[in-house]
Amino acid sequence: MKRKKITIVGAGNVGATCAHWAAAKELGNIVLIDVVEGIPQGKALDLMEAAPVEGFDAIITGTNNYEDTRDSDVVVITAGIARKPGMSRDDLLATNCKIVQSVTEQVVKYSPNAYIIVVTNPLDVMTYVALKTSGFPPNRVFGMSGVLDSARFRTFVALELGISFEDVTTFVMGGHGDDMVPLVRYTYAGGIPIEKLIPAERIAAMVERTRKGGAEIVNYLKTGSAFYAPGASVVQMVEAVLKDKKRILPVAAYLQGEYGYHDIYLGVPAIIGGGGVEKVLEIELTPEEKAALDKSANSVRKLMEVLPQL
Ligand SMILES: NC(=O)C1=CN([C@@H]2O[C@H](COP(=O)(O)OP(=O)(O)OC[C@H]3O[C@@H](n4cnc5c(N)ncnc54)[C@H](O)[C@@H]3O)[C@@H](O)[C@H]2O)C=CC1
Ligand SMILES: O=C([O-])CC(=O)C(=O)O
Repeated sequence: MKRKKITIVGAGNVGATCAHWAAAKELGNIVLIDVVEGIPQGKALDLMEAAPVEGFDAIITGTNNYEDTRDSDVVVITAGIARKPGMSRDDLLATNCKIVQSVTEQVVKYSPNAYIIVVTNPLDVMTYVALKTSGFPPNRVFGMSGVLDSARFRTFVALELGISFEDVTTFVMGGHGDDMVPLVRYTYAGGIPIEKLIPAERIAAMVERTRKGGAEIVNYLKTGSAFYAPGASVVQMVEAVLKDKKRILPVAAYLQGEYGYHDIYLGVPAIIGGGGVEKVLEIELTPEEKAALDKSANSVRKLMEVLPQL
């Protein structure tokens, strides 16, 4: 069977970490592409030279030329600037909008059948920009946010209970911003609702920490933002597509009436498989949960309104 081809645009922290996880999982051959000369080439070669030690087989190519990305099955877009302390993801809008536009044009030219997974922030709006620029159907353009936000919430719950990280399941809905919506009611530890195990005020503190999870890392690092958990989260989505796993994952999906929203990207649970976003799952929400989701959607919508001026 021919190996799959994964292109990662942006060979910075998130891009290189995605390449690392994807190579370790033998998801396919990898092309790392960046505007900076030498960085993708150096990181790709260095990572490939780990193959004999780690025992994975993947050809990893670094390049500045989109010709090398031709006929990719999946393209991950991480190109753009990251925030520093004191900034919000929304402050990245003007710069990253232009980058995502130009990158998407090149991606489409060389890989007209690819699935595009957007990572660049502000995530929901950048995914919208990639959709509109690509002209691809919405099932082939989606964004990574919910897997990461849910992983953070899962981490905090597992630490609180002193149990395996694997045994906590949850999902976070809404935009990838401070008003994202961690769904406590759908959060379980070994199948037990966490509300039966953890006092309400401790849960509220973990919800708040999840919402600010990105900023917590930014404030430690000072020079940029998180990349290990983001890289792993992206690769889980890439794997779901390439192996047609039909995973239920929270992703930024294009909504056309689901949950009452139209023409917007928002984090929702969806079935991710060989057809990309195969189905958005509409679950029942309480009035409080829906109000929180509306608030988050309004934040995304406000940012989208700026797009025509950019
Ligand atoms: N959706 C999410 O949950 C997450 C999103 N992010 C976002 O991902 C983006 C990347 O973050 P990092 O990798 O940490 O930043 P970074 O600065 O380490 O890497 C970004 C790379 O993009 C490259 N680049 C810039 N313009 C380009 C272009 N036109 N074509 C190709 N490459 C280009 C840069 O040269 C740099 O190597 C940021 O916007 C960040 O906010 C980061 C973590 C999680
Ligand atoms: O916080 C940031 O700027 C990067 C990001 O999206 C995250 O780590 O959740």
